[in-house]
Amino acid sequence: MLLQIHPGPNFCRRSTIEAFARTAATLAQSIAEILALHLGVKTRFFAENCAASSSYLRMNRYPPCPLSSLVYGIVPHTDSDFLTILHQDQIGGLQFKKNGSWLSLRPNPDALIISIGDLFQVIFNQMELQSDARLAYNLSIEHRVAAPREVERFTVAYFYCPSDDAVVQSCGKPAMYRKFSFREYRQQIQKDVEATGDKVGLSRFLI
Ligand SMILES: O=C(O)CCC(=O)C(=O)O
Ligand SMILES: [Fe+2]
Repeated sequence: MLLQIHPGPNFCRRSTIEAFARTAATLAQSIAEILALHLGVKTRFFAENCAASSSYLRMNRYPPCPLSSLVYGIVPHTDSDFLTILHQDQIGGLQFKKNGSWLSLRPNPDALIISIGDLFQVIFNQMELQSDARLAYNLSIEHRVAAPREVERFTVAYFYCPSDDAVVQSCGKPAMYRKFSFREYRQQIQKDVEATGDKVGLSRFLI
């Protein structure tokens, strides 16, 4: 059902958006629980802390831009959530940073893009830290969107987030990040964006 929804002007019907959000919520919780199982984190953490009302959906519209080589559709960033589920049309433009280079993701009509956000990186860090600290820091992968040149592009992103009071902490010791509430994380981002124009993000919480 999820993949029969086509992002674009016709997506904007309330019942369609709600159906997408419900399906994405169920999928996000299942994926989070599977990842948590591998880390020894209590799987019920997600059911208890990520109510449907704390996650959100964003519909992105990228109009064609004659100066596409000079501007971004979305500037480089990481997502400030546990997981992002992205449904995109066939135009393309999403790029991920890998080993310092930007790689384009070829659209696939049969696939959703699921990426790990900042909060899962905090939970994960301990396990990854033991084998490769640099990899641990990069789990929440930096991405950006190239502006389309000729054809409008639409995407729908579901951001799987906890409630403001939920406390996020690394599993295992020593923790790489100090524990923080999601409210604290969002407020720090807002402060940093206002002061510097940049999110800064997890490095603020490194121990
Ligand atoms: O539209 C896309 O391809 C990505 C959107 C995105 O990264 C975001 O909304 O955070
Ligand atoms: Fe993003």
